[in-house]
Amino acid sequence: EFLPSFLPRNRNNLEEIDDICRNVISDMNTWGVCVVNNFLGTEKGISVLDEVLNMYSAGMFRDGQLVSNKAAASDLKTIRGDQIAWLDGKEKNCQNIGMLISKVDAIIMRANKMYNNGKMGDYTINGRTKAMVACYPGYGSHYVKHVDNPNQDGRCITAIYYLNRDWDIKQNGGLLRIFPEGWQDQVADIEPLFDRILFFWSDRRNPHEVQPAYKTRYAITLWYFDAEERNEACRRYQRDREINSKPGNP
Ligand SMILES: O=C(O)CCC(=O)Nc1cc2ccccc2cn1
Ligand SMILES: [Mn+2]
Repeated sequence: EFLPSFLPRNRNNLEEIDDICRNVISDMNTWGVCVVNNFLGTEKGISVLDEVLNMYSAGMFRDGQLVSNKAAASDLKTIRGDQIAWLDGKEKNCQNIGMLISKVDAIIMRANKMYNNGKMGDYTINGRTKAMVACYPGYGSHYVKHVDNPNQDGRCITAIYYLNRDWDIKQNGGLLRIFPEGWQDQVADIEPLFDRILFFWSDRRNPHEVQPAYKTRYAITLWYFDAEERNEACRRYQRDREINSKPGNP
């Protein structure tokens, strides 16, 4: 259900898309991680940020994962992790978020075509999740080290767009640290800077964590599906449901 990505016809958008695609393809195939700065430009970036801020103040975010810090489990002190909202970008007052999503779609689809006619890595990308808008309230909220897609659920590329203006990593924390497989003990430290987009393989190659943030930290994430892995995951899910729904299975 790949949403049609409308691209304004003036040349420079297509040239720009091609340039970004070349970077994404080479970095993803060399490092499995790719960072692009100034993705939308300041004005458009701010229009996306304003829509997210309006959503947040309209109370559209739901509590994400609870991170109860074990040591203090007795007094049930839980540091609230991220708060999230899922969007397809066609909701009202979200047209700039919709424009961001279309641009990321255009890049991923084009990279898919440019590289090995229709394959990036060995993937054939044919769809994606909705956009997950996440907010880390700034009192030490964090995200524990994890893999986005540890068990072949079909997601192959994670794309994260950051919205945080004047972010000072020393004061504000909130660093994304990726531990890429095969980089030995090297890590990729990504600051969640305004108008920056990050791509990385979603599977076990890229465990990552968000370190405690001390200022409200916003990001928009899209996960892209590999056709084959997604179909297999859906078949497996359907089989499990049938097996579990048979009489005699508790
Ligand atoms: O904001 C960042 O820099 C990355 C945060 C992050 O990894 N978020 C995240 C959020 C998730 C929410 C539900 C299921 C899986 C998830 C995996 N990752
Ligand atoms: Mn993640």
